[in-house]
Amino acid sequence: MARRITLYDTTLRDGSQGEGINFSLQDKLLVTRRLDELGIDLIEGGYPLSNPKDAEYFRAARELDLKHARIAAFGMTRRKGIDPSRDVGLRALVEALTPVVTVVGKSWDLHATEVLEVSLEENLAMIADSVAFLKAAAHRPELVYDAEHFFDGYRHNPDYALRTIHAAAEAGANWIVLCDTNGGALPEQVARAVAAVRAALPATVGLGIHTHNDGDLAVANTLAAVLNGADQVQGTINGIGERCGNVDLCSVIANLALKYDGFDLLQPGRLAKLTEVSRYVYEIANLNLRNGQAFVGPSAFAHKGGMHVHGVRKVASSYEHINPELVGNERRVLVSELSGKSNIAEKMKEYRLDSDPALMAKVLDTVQDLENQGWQFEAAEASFVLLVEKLAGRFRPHFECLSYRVAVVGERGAGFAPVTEATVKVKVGEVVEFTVSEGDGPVNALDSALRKALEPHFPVLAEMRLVDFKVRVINERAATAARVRVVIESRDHDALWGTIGVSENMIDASWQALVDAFEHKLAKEDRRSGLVSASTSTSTLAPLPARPAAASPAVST
Ligand SMILES: CC(=O)SCCNC(=O)CCNC(=O)[C@H](O)C(C)(C)COP(=O)(O)OP(=O)(O)OC[C@H]1O[C@@H](n2cnc3c(N)ncnc32)[C@H](O)[C@@H]1OP(=O)(O)O
Ligand SMILES: CC(=O)C(=O)O
Repeated sequence: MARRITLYDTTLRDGSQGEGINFSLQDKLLVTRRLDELGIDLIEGGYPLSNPKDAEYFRAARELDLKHARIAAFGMTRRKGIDPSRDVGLRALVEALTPVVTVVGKSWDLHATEVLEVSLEENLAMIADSVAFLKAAAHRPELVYDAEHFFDGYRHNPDYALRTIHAAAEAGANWIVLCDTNGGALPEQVARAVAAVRAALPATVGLGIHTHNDGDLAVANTLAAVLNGADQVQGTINGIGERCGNVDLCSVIANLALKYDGFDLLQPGRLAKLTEVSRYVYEIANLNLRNGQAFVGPSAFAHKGGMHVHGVRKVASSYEHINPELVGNERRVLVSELSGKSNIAEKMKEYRLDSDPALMAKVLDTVQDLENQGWQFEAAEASFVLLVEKLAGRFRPHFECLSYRVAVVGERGAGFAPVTEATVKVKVGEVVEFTVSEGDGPVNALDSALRKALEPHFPVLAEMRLVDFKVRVINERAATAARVRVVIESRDHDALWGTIGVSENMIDASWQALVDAFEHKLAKEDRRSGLVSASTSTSTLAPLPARPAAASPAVST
């Protein structure tokens, strides 16, 4: 029979101890809902003694109507020398009224004597008194005892480390969770210690593992613990947490579910929500995605090397350890100078472009040549698609760029605040539009002037906006003649796309990327409205009604 593993998420408590992370009350409640939907069993929502927001969280979480998860409140054992009933931390834990209470105590003798400055006996009493006090609370919470620094303690003084957890178990703890608080343990140390503790504890007491990633071994240590008897896994989504973070629950869940037989974790269908939950937590925590994050990262199944794409197109498992869809992720093929025909073929298939071998060879040559000059299509797939259309001789621009000009305008003196002014002249059909706009900077001003010129002809452009803008000097050593690469990210209600421009002049590079961004949106709209066919082969892409000739970029067809 499958062994049940209890998933304990501490994103909202230990995760919030990560540098730069600060969840609002609303954030915490939103994340709680998502964790519940994923199927997490226990959610450690915060530390009620620590701050009013965390205390309020436990009141608000009671209204959430969670379907599966139970909420845990976190705190530490009583302070030295006082009765538990007078300890404000323990009282706050009781007042949180959560079905689960987690209390952390010292298992390393050094921490008792040197950090808390108590005798070893007083530390044992602090653990036992606190657990017994919390277990006796009127709402009878389930009690998790987190044995802080257990593995360091077990290495230095195993007898004492074991006495601390026996004190907690005998006082009524339902779970003993062994913590690698400093994150420096090795898998074989964890395996040995967990096996010894499992053998020493009564079977009625559950055993858990809580690891940190300071030695980059948190996942390996967690798996070692599970294989040696731990039935509860504590961690955070995306591994956020103090210093190098906690164990990444996404990796632990995916490994336990997909690499081993015999663990019962999430309900059927929930594993495919993993990537979505990971991205959601990044969004709420206001953190950038970690591209190379295992299982759920955007690059986890991104293939760049030509030989790899060649293999994956034939047999996905030739370069993928799992099917990305199992964890809700997706395969991506990148186009770059390292591409072979297979990358180009795959990309063209993805965008339903012509798969004619002669065209593919031409696309590959051009991409390699342009990348050599500083272009980079990985983050600019919309420009790649336009490039293919140009090389196929099918590109019909929606507008012709006649000229543009950018000036910084301002008066010196007190309160000097320069404004950037852009003038744009474009031709749409037979109509010449000449517009001027101000902006915070050149890209903003050009975007605004171009919009002013084009929106009367293409109202759909009002749906799109620029969301990111990156400039990179390509060959810094060329000093003023250095080329710059500008990548612009744009979005509308259902898509995000990247475009690129390269020039010795930053404004010109920005202009190229901007024009591609607008062209991409217009082409997308043409496909949506059936102006051009969206069928598989672009040989079936009907040419657009006659429009002026292409103005940029200069790609020979
Ligand atoms: C491994 C972990 O992640 S444990 C959780 C760590 N997380 C946090 O610290 C975040 C939340 N913490 C806080 O908000 C604050 O530190 C509080 C409210 C808990 C305590 O704040 P303060 O009373 O100002 O104390 P401060 O943070 O300076 O020091 C910790 C105190 O707790 C005591 N303490 C630490 N661990 C324990 C423990 N396991 N049992 C009993 N007392 C403990 C220390 O001896 C010290 O007490 P002292 O001031 O009497 O010497
Ligand atoms: C309890 C905890 O967060 C730790 O020991 O790391």
